[in-house]
Amino acid sequence: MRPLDPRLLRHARATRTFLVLSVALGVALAGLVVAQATLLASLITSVFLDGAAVGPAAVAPLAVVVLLRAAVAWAQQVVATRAAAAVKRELRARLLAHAAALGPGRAPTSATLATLATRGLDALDAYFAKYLPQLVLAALVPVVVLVRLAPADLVATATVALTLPLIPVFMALVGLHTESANRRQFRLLTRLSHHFLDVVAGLPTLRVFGRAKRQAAVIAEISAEQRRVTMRTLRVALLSSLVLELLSTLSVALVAVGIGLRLVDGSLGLATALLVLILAPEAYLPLRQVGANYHASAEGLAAATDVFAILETPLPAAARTSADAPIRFSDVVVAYPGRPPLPAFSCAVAPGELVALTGPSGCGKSTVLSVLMGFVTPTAGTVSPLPALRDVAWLPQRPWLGAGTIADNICLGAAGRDPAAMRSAAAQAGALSFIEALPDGFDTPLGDDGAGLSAGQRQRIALARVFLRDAPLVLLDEPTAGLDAATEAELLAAIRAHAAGRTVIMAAHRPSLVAIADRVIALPSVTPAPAGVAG
Ligand SMILES: Nc1ncnc2c1ncn2[C@@H]1O[C@H](COP(=O)(O)OP(=O)(O)OP(=O)(O)O)[C@@H](O)[C@H]1O
Repeated sequence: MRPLDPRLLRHARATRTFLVLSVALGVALAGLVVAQATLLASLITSVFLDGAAVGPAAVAPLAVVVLLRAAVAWAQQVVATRAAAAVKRELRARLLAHAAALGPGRAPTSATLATLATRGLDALDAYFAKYLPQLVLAALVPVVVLVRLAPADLVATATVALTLPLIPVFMALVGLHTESANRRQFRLLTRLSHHFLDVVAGLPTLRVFGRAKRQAAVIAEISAEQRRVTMRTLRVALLSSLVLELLSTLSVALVAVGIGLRLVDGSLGLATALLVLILAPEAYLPLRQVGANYHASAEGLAAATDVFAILETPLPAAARTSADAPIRFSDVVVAYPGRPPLPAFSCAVAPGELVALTGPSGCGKSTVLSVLMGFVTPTAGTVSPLPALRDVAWLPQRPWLGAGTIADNICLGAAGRDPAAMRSAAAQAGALSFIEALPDGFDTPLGDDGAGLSAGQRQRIALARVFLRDAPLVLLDEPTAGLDAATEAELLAAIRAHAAGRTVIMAAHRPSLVAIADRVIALPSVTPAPAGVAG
């Protein structure tokens, strides 16, 4: 793990301002450290050797420096905390925008995104508030201290200069070990979140089939593993702090012994000896702090590294729609990971056509629609032109409804909210009568994924959403699934009417749905892999 990942500067601009401010405050702090030591050494010397009185005039400069040092340290904390908040805000916004632009198939799963955007990025607080300011000080303070010590005492300067590099060397050795431990800890946390979300979503099914207790045991196992890895990481953190403390204490002791011996034989003055004794620990302090705070910040950096990997995943090629050009699939082959490739597919859909894609279950009808929306990238062949998503209205096989009102869900893809247009779209989709029968009508709140409606009602709301969105390309995946014959007949007429002046591509099983199409495109069926041949 690099102490400062350059990608942080690239993806979170707030880091740059923070670093500039940190360096300015660090320079001020280093100057104040040296001033404080110099003033303190000369005050003690004048009191002990010259018998000077400790009056307000003698102590005032020292008091001012101490107060200034406290003010700079406070400013550092404020700047760091604000920077952490700004960087997290920036990275979260970019992460979510990029994941949305990547679309399904390319973006990470929702559990990974949720863990990264919340707990993962929150761990950057420690990195900004504790680690980075100390890193800046670690680069500045030792240099300033050595420059001040050199003219006063060369032997002590040489001792400090020779022992200082040992701390970063040990830190690097410890860091090599910590990085993998932290990545493992974060991976386990993500797995735990994945599993937990899955289990909560499937709890009714798991309970009915008597597997709920087993899942609780699996979650307990993963949690225990995560606890073990966390404890291991903490052990390394505590041990490495001990090593660094020991190293710097021994180094300061080495300087102190040299000073003591030379004080005794009279080759060193008290003022110089005091200056060296006060300044030497200050040279080691920021390096020790960097080491101590490294572990607290490593989790945030591990999460940030994952965020950068997502941000650097290239977006699919910019799509364009030309409403008057046919959409051509030329020898398109899709191979899902771990599955045999689907048979090559070629066809052309003319503008204004209503086309039904048919074929046995699993032959790739939904996949053709996903390829068209850029959610799935073919391993061979081309689709041209790939439509821009703003020109597409889509009814997936399992329509998604969000937590919100029925009106929110119908108007999801519409440019504005026109109550008359919404009612008419609901009427076209055969949804108006059941919506109006609800006490709150269009303002009825729905739970997650449309909870509170039957499957057929959900289907009709999703269809109303498609009708309301005035898109030139309409993709429908089994639009009449789950509906009774009378409702289906109404919807077929509505789809036919909506298709006027639009290109409509439907994945269709039911003969009644196939019957309304201008043209039927039968997909090649998948031939089973010969026995013994892995997919
Ligand atoms: N995300 C995925 N990962 C792996 N395999 C997938 C994925 N999505 C689809 N498949 C596989 O690709 C094949 C085609 O799936 P697809 O959903 O396109 O078929 P379909 O013709 O729409 O089926 P149905 O009529 O049952 O809806 C199936 O064998 C399926 O298992």
